[in-house]
Amino acid sequence: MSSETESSLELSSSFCLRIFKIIVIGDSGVGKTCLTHRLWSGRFPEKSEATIGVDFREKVLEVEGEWIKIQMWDTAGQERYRKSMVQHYYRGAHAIFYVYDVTDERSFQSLPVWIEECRRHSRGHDVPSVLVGNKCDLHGASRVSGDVARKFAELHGMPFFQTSAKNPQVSDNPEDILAMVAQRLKNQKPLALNPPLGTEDLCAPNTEKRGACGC
Ligand SMILES: Nc1nc2c(ncn2[C@@H]2O[C@H](COP(=O)(O)OP(=O)(O)OP(=O)(O)O)[C@@H](O)[C@H]2O)c(=O)[nH]1
Repeated sequence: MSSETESSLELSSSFCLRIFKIIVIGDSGVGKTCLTHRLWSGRFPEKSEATIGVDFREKVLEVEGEWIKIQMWDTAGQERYRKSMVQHYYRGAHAIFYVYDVTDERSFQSLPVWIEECRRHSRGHDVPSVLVGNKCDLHGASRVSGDVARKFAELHGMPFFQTSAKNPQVSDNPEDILAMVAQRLKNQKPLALNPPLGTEDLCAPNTEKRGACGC
């Protein structure tokens, strides 16, 4: 067990933490797994395979003097690996990272489909979202225009970031994006905005974690 996970569990058991579920959504291959890996381990994974179903990670962050727990759900982009899981992804989600690949126009064109899927599953709740263009380190490759993406984000009421899981120095740092989202979630008290059912379901992936949610 990593020291980060250990200290996270210690904090969970000794404090009554608010828990926030963030889901990472987007086409297969845009870099969702690499981004979450970067956020959780500070590294870019050498090998990344298609996600099957969902990968679930959590960590405890201090935001303006309050410890909160962030659960990040790295979802499968491929239809065949996600279809039985879709409603679990969205249930109780407090925030969504919509990710596209800045070198892959199709992944940007798919965004309305992902947004529509979220609307269908979030039962009328307005889930705070951010738009993240990944793979900004790939210079020279044909790119989705940042201006077009920014306008799209504005239209949908989302902050917009361009980043690179591989080389965060060239762009917005993924950790800063997560810090901004965590701060926004903390200040909006989203647990009160979502139905109690969602809060219960945050515990579903791992019964060991149920104690941390029970307060
Ligand atoms: N150059 C570059 N490559 C990246 C970056 N992020 C991811 N990749 C590469 O893109 C490929 C797909 O990355 P994943 O993180 O597995 O993509 P995913 O969106 O999780 O894919 P699914 O699990 O199928 O939904 C891998 O070969 C990664 O090495 C990045 O920031 N820059």
